[in-house]
Amino acid sequence: MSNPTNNPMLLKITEIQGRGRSLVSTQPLKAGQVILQDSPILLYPATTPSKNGEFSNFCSNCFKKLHVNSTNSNNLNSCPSCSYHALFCNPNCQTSALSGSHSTWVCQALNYIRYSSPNLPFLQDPDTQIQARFLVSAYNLAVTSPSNFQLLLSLQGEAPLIPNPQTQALHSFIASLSPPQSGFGFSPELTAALLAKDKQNAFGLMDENSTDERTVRAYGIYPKASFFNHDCLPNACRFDYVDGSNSGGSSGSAVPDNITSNTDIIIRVIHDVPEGREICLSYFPVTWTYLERQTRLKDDYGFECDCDRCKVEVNWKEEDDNSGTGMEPDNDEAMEGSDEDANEADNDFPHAYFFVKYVCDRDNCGGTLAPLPPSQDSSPSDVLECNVCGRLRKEEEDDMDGDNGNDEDGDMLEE
Ligand SMILES: C[S@@+](CC[C@H](N)C(=O)[O-])C[C@H]1O[C@@H](n2cnc3c(N)ncnc32)[C@H](O)[C@@H]1O
Repeated sequence: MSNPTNNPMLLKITEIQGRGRSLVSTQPLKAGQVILQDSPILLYPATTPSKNGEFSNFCSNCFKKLHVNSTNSNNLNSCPSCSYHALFCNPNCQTSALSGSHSTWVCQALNYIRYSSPNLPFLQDPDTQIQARFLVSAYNLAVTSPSNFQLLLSLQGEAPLIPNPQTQALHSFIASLSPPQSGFGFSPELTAALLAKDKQNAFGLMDENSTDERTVRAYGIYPKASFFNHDCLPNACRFDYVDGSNSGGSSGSAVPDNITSNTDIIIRVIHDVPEGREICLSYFPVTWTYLERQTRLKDDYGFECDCDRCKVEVNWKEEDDNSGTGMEPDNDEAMEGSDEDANEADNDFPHAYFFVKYVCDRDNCGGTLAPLPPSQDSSPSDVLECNVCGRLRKEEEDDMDGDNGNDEDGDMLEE
């Protein structure tokens, strides 16, 4: 198998028993180092314009935020035949989408999903609508880029032998939209396989709305990044810069120079990693409780996590596991107390340091922080970037030496 990363010196694919294909460091990695940059083979919208006549808030090709109002909507580039109200941020996106991701069939199919969902009971669930939009994009990809469709099918994700009723209903719905003929055929089994690939491999590109709530604007399939396994205390995290800044964030300062497209993602290591270590991401916010994590991993990814953090938290009492921060109040207090208390806290909560240093403390964020890339001479950066809200935090020297820190240790560089 060819190396999936664009820096073959840093990572290699290794088969690890019980985990499948895994990415392992081939040399020591420095905190903040970019280990992968990846482009999507498929992007599809997470939301749909909600009211009749309302335009999409995002470019329907690159998902950059559009500031649409009744006075400027006529000046934006639109799809000539679109009642889905797709808009594009520039003529290049328009041209590229009309011959690819927003083909005439996609345009009609998205429009149908949008307007028929109130009348079709099974399509009223927003998650089912997302699956329907994914299937439209995937069956379109089979025609516009057979090699990328093949790549999608090669990703991890097994469908049940017999498609379940929900999949059958989605398949019949897509069949009613007359999908374009491709060399891959069209069957309930293929639909089930596609849904399994999407569930296990899609990355969400986030958006921040006016109430500071973070929602997903689009989902993407990134074939190289799909080889990262999960760990509840990851040693790497993913950044995207869809609007020219970290998603949802106001800063443009941390956008890497070599990013080629606004829909690329990059993966950076959170702290130094020795050679031969598996590199893992967290598939969801690290602030989720043990129960939330195990449930998601079992339901969507089909495995039980026995990472170091889960081995500790499995012994926690239920009431200790419901703070939503991963940090239980008892241990928080213990950390400020005597050495004895601190030792006890270490045993019960050895990952406290990770939470203090690498989890964003902005309200409702829960993003993961990674240092900016090291400088040319490999000196580490003392500025950490949140991969959800985009805030940059300067780390004080003395927080680096394991004192468990507190909020006063870091200066926020921006509001
Ligand atoms: C995005 S893929 C990761 C790459 C995958 N291992 C492969 O072979 O292509 C997600 C799948 O990897 C496996 N996986 C990821 N993290 C795991 C872990 N911590 N333990 C066991 N299996 C894991 C699960 O099968 C999961 O559905």
